[in-house]
Amino acid sequence: MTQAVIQWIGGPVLKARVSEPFQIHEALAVGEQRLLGEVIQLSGDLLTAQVYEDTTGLKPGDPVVGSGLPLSVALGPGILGNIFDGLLRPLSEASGHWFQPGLAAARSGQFRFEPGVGEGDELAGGQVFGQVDGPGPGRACLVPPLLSGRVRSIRPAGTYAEDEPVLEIEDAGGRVHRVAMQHDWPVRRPRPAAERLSADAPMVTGQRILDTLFPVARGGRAALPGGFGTGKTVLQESLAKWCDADVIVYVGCGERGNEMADVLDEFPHLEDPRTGRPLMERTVIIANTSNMPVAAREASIYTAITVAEYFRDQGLHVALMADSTSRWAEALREVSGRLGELPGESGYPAYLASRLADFYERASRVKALNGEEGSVTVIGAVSPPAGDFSEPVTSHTKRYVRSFWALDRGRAQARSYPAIHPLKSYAEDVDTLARWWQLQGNSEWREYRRRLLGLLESQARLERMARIVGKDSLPPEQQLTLLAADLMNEGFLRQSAFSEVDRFCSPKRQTAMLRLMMQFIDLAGEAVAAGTPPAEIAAMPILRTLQRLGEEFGEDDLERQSEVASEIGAAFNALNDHKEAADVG
Ligand SMILES: Nc1ncnc2c1ncn2[C@@H]1O[C@H](COP(=O)(O)OP(=O)(O)OP(=O)(O)O)[C@@H](O)[C@H]1O
Repeated sequence: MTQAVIQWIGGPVLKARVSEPFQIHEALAVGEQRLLGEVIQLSGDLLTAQVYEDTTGLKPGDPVVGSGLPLSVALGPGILGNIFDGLLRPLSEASGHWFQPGLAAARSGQFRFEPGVGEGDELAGGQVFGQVDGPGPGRACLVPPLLSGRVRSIRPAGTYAEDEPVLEIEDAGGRVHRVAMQHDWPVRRPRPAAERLSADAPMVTGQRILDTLFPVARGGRAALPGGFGTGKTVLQESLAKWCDADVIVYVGCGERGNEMADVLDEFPHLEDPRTGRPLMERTVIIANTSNMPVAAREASIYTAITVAEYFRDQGLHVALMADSTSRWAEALREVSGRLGELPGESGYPAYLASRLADFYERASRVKALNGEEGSVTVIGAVSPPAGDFSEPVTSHTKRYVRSFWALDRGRAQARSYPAIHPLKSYAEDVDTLARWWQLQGNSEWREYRRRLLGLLESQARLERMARIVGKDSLPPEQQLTLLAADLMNEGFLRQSAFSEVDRFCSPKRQTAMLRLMMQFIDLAGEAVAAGTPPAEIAAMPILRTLQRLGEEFGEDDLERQSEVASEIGAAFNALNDHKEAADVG
């Protein structure tokens, strides 16, 4: 083991003089207390390290010992359903501390193991060699990705500790490796896969404004920027509950300590709507509050994405939510400041952009080493100060995501939730995802989407004009455009996370709703062209039905909802008959 001696300490960072070689990103035991640290720079005979625990009490002259290994986390069956710190150490609520010091990942869970291979079998990295019992998905035991060879021995079915060897593999060179249900993987290195696959399907969120207007692909990446109180937390919780991912990884980079505590209190009580069981059974929470050492916050998003890749490699679809990447960037800024690095925009280090890229590029849809298909979809919340999207974290994030869900204060104040602004948001995989919608029986999806966005753009333009000339002075077609846009906002885009009926909307129901809205708008256009005043359209009772479609017709009412199409037809027939009679009169 290599040794160094501390020369200087500044908060979470230190410099130490080395007499033997260290590696960049090597894990360290720092000081007599053996605090966990990581080499972040090497220059001549000086190493710079960040320390993931409270450095109070450390002093120059204290020893630093290298582990010879990169900073890693232990990936195994004990992860799912639990809450960890930024380095995947269990958080103990009982101790009164969220943060438990110690170098080792102190997980000592026992699991019932069922072997899936036999002596003499050839195994490659990433293959499944057994299963553990337990609720939820993600129960496969994987051969570490870089190991392959012949099974020399495997333990019989039974209960073992997660870190106890249950398998012996002899590699091609005759070396024997002892493998446990869990294995270590360096957090800053993406886990390998057999093949990276391109986007082909959306991650269905059940939120109309996302699935219909701004979808994110499975294995894609989305940003959720929003100022204080615009609905980030509620939306992330809705996504966690309703999106069609198998596993949820939630990384909370502390806003204030009590907010993270809210998440920690709330999540364990959420019910999984698919199974009626606790949502935690398929969730992993990585929690960093602002009272934890800042360096652990920096590492936590890499830990989270490593965990997500581990489940992806079991053939699962994972949604990773990072809340909020702005706090993570602040940790980067603080560590950089301590090191005396030249500050860039708003004091962030110049490498902010490349670090964000490293994170988002690990979103992926892959054929795993064992041939299974899995994905990691990343959703990064951003909290721009004063809601200013031109600040560095938001603007750099924009470069790496393919879906941008801009939360808007105005819409939040109007209680038009989810408060995503349709004209400030975008999605880049629409052409690819149109094929998926077609397979769901909605070949008009792209056209509907184009029309809906066009309508909302016209609304913004016409509202500006109406403020000058007055709404009633606009030509009838333009008044109708405003009415149609209002209907889409009210009846389609608005969706309460707290409504029993409407908090989730399946693609099928979204399609049905969209068809009815478009049918109404088309018939209203014809009526106005034939001389019906827009005020008469606005007074039609069927319009009220459409405005409340989401709330009134749930997932089980699709048949009843299809009757609304005939009601719309009948309402316009009546309107036309009435008009003809009046014209004749
Ligand atoms: N999708 C939604 N449906 C219904 N109400 C919502 C929705 N989103 C937000 N709200 C309302 O807005 C309030 C604030 O939302 P939330 O706490 O998610 O904001 P935030 O952006 O996370 O705030 P912070 O900046 O403090 O993290 C909620 O308490 C709720 O009343």
